[in-house]
Amino acid sequence: MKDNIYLCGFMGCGKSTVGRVLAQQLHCPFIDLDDLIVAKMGMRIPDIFQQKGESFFRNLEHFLLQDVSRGQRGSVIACGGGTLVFEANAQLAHCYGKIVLLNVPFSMCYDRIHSDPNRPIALSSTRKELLRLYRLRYKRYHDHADLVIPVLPKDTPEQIAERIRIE
Ligand SMILES: Nc1ncnc2c1ncn2[C@@H]1O[C@H](COP(=O)(O)OP(=O)(O)O)[C@@H](O)[C@H]1O
Ligand SMILES: O=C(O)C1=C[C@@H](OP(=O)(O)O)[C@@H](O)[C@H](O)C1
Ligand SMILES: [Mg+2]
Repeated sequence: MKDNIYLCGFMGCGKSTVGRVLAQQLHCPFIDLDDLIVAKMGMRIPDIFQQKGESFFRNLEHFLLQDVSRGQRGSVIACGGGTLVFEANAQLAHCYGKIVLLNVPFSMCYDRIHSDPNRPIALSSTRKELLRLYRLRYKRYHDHADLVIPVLPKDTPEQIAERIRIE
């Protein structure tokens, strides 16, 4: 596998979980962009948002996506939920691989994220605000995705990863 696989979708859709399993199945490296950000800063994501601001986070996210895309071939990369909303990031991902969208209903994402202290955007938003963000973002994700994988509540990470592999 020469190209990278960039997993995309709303917070809580399973990018990090499915990405890890997919990389195991493919015997290839797995990179979680959020983990890279945390390692680079030595800070948790909520602290980066609070102390440095979201635009600082977005700049670092872009820089690290660029760095990892240029340095890695044939890897599975779990993006953050905001990464592929930005045109420059989507262009980078297209240049170095394929974008795979996990199409997960809002209620499933919401149930997983609404009380998670590690997701500052989810924590500071109401359900209605998150639904609005979900709708806006899925339009962008769909514009950029090379492959869309519909996910149902009963689907295990292994089954989702398997489906990505055979597509
Ligand atoms: N297919 C799945 N079935 C059950 N739970 C899942 C599945 N995918 C993810 N999860 C759970 O949902 C939560 C969010 O998943 P995560 O991979 O962190 O999403 P993302 O990286 O897209 O924000 C985690 O607690 C994870 O264990
Ligand atoms: O949707 C977003 O803007 C974000 C999603 C998070 O990643 P997950 O989608 O893995 O939760 C993380 O990058 C940060 O909290 C911002
Ligand atoms: Mg994640």
